[in-house]
Amino acid sequence: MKKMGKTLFDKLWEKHVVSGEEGKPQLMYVDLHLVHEVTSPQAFEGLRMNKRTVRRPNRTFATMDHNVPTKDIFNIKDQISRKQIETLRTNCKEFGLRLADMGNEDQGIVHVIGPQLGLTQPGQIVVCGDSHTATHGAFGSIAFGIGTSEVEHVLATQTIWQLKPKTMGIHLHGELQEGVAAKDIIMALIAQNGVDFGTGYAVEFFGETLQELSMENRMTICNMAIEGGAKMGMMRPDQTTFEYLKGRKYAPKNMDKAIEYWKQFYTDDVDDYDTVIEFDVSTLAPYVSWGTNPSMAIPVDAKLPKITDMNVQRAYDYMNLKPAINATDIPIQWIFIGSCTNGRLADIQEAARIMKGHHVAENVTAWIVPGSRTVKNEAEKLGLDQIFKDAGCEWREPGCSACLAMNPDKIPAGIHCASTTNRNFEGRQGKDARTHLASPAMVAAAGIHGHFVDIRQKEAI
Ligand SMILES: CC(C)[C@H](C(=O)O)[C@@H](O)C(=O)O
Ligand code: SF4
Repeated sequence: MKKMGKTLFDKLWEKHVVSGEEGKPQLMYVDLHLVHEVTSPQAFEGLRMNKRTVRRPNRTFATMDHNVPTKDIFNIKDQISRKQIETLRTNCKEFGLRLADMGNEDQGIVHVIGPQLGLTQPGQIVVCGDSHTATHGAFGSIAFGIGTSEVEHVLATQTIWQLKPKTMGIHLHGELQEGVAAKDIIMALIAQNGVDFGTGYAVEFFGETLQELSMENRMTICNMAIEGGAKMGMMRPDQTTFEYLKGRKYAPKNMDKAIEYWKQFYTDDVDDYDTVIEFDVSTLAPYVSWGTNPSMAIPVDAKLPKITDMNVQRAYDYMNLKPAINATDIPIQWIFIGSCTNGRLADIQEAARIMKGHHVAENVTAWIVPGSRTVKNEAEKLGLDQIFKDAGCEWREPGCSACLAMNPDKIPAGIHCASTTNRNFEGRQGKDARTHLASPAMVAAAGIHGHFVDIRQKEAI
């Protein structure tokens, strides 16, 4: 079919081109630059060396997340971690940038606080030196991760060079069964299409299913677009988006005017995408990962797959698992609930709903790590911390925590950890730790039982 109209992505792109022609890298204006301590030190150093300033301090917002200890937050023992945190603090002061420092009410995982503060808005280009920047695309923006030299470029110029990618539409249709979450949609998509189906594409999720999903759920899906190879995942902004943003700290004061502007951002026709994937969510079961990349995942009522190549063999060796066992027989000794994939209030509430009145299995250690201080405070106001503590879980301070082992929160070697995060690579959660990705409710239920259960069956919980 011939393209008659424009996609959401095309419209967003057009609005941001500063110079250059299609087919070659174009200079794009950046509306929001989020900064964290890991990928920014050399960028600031570069500015200093070249005697440059930050071009738009009011379009830049920094926070600390990866290195933050989630127990004793002001006591960072690791030298490198402490240095990164202190360096960001000094840099923000020197260059006049807003910083949500440790202990500050706005501090948290960069992809949790951007939306929470209303910094992330429809119609923007959002960048950050972090691959999961795709999360912000849930608001109808082009959002993608950049490298440290690009961080320096954006700080200095508020622009970035980009080659326009092709567009892929993912049509989500059907209704989710009870017990099946947004996390399962994206895990299933990756399991069925591989870790690189989105490579070279700007992916837009669209369709009836999305209209029913909350912003939190939408963010979970866009967050993991990168695990399917797409640098960016996005969704059309709608009433749910506008309602979410109303009243947030940095949301526009004149919402009516803003909404009028935002409403122009949608795809005209399905034929306008370069390629389309149809995806029926109504038959999906909850998914769990068994291997060492996010595509090595299966429905919870399935058996682990055959060994088809060396990668599969290697994954089995690392995970100490075998083909043909039931997914529900994977032993779980640790659970982790948190991260920019599933560390928002709605995720914590979902886990608490399952955990309420239960206790984690005797051999299970459980860490609950809110994605931001605000999430933590709000959860405590609802008494969720007490539900977790009564269930034998640790209720910790906000940060990236055991999503990746860059702080004291590490999963011990050999331990199987059910985790609400997005990556299950070798060593991701600690040396020789074994990660199993799943939704918040599935992880909570696995903690109670010491193995995965199919939460669609009421008696399973
Ligand atoms: C440390 C950072 C650069 C990294 C990323 O880019 O995603 C991290 O957040 C991750 O999740 O692996
Ligand atoms: S929570 Fe995990 S995935 Fe998200 S930014 Fe932190 S380390 Fe990366």
